[in-house]
Amino acid sequence: MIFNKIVGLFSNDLSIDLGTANTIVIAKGRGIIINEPSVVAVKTEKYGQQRVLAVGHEAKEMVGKTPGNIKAIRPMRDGVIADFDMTEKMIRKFIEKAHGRSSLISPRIIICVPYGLTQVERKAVRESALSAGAREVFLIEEPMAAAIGAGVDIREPQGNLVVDIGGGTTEIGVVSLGGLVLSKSIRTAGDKIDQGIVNYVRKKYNLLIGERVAEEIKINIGTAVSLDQDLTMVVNGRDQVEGLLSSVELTSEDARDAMKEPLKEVAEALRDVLEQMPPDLAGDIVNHGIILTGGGALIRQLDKYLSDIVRIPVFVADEPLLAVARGTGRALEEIDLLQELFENE
Ligand SMILES: Nc1ncnc2c1ncn2[C@@H]1O[C@H](COP(=O)(O)OP(=O)(O)OP(=O)(O)O)[C@@H](O)[C@H]1O
Repeated sequence: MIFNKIVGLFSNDLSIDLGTANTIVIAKGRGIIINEPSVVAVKTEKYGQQRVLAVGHEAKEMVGKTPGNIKAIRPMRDGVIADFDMTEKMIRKFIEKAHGRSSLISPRIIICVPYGLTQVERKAVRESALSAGAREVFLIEEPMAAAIGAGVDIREPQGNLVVDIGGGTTEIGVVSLGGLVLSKSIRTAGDKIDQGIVNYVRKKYNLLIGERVAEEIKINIGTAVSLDQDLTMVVNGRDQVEGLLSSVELTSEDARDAMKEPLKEVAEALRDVLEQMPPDLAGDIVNHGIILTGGGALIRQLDKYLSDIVRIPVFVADEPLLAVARGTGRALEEIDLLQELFENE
């Protein structure tokens, strides 16, 4: 213990929110030092080896625009590690970037992972961090980190329900007394919503658009409930019939229609969790309401949409995109106290 404290004074412990869309790294005492897309650009060399050219923003800029031998990869998709090797390389690059050669002793690292990861995937994440120079690695699950980040005192004997809508997964968790009492993870979140928009625009307007444009539509005019005044956006793509470049003007009603199915899936998952709620905690949830975190919480009127369905107040956390990262960072501040929360196999 004393040894750990002395070592802690000299090391530069890190927390990493390893999201399918964004990775956020916080250094103890320094706040957020990296907030970049979870994207890796690789080049295939002569003999088939793959060399990492860039990670994060620089790599995302390359998505869909790269020549044949350079690929921009999102190694984590739908909340799972779709490409082990690339995930490892990405974690390593981010750790190198964050840690540099600034400290004498290698860092302890807390990594926040989606709730649904398998043991094999957990091991892969842990090993990537160890091989990138971590001294010790702890994993914390997303619903727990989201709750801490949304300001919930997770050690209180009182239930809190958090819905974290990220890029790949929506994680619903009920936390009480430092533990996850109930949780559910579905692979419907931002990416599926974007895909829904791509499909809708193709079917209704015969226009082919990419995922990045779909994401812009979601962010600029997307809404879960009809708005009093429609928002509009002109979108460019390729006409499916004529093959020529073309554009259409979309309204927020188009976006709502396009996003309807995935949002319904989120509402159904929430309803499932409420149906399994232990009666002793139900009262707490009714009194405190449901907290939304993750980038998906920023969808217009999502709080109203969900609360109309489950008939419980729903609130959006402050800076929902950062809630999981901040929760992981806060756990890092109290790493010695909270060790029992982490898996450290
Ligand atoms: N203003 C906004 N309105 C709607 N969606 C948004 C907005 N800003 C970001 N998003 C969406 O939020 C998602 C990313 O959220 P977040 O960073 O919380 O996910 P993640 O932690 O990387 O993913 P996961 O939790 O699945 O691992 C993306 O799908 C992005 O398009």
